[in-house]
Amino acid sequence: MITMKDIIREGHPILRETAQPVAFPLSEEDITLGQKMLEFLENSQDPVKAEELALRGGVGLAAPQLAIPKRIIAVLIPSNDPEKPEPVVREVLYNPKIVSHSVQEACLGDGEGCLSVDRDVPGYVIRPARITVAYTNAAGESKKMRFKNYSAIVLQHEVDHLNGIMFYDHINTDNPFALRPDVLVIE
Ligand SMILES: Cc1nc(NNC(=O)[C@H](CC2CCCC2)CN(O)CO)c(F)c(N2CCN3CCOC[C@@H]3C2)n1
Ligand code: NI
Repeated sequence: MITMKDIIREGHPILRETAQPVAFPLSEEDITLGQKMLEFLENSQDPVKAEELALRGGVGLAAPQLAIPKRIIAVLIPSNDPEKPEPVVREVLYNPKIVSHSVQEACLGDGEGCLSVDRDVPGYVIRPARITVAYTNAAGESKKMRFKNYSAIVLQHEVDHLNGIMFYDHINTDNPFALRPDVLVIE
């Protein structure tokens, strides 16, 4: 299974590469990889397993973070409604592409972090608040899914990894917490 030792850290060249699209039909290898990426996220969100395996919590993971320059991401966004325990998003996306986005922007109030970055980089990472992503799922079906707010931020962080972009590339170096009035701050 995937653990922190499999995740490359900033400075590794693959994190700055553009990842390659995967071919269809998906190979067993690419299907298995997607499943293992989701399993990592599930383990990382399980307090007992995360402790046992010394995993940092994660809601998303991109194949380049495993030194695999392929356009594959996994996202596991837990529900925050105890009435509905089902995850908001639990998906492996092959060749994801942001096909449209809102003018309105948003950012996480706590800023962003990254499993490939072993340091805090303070500042707002301002991104479109709503996006539409076209992708292929593990069954080989073409999908189009809309994301907003927290989920949209997570998806964009992961798609950035496929294009060699790190979250801190977006932070305003002059004033990391500069905010235009219409930017939605997500707590
Ligand atoms: C926001 C958050 N980021 C966590 N980590 N960073 C990541 O996921 C990186 C990707 C995220 C960083 C900002 C946007 C995308 C990984 N990245 O580098 C992949 O490219 C968390 F772990 C986390 N949560 C909230 C939900 N909680 C449920 C219970 O388990 C703990 C978990 C903690 N929220
Ligand atoms: Ni990351």
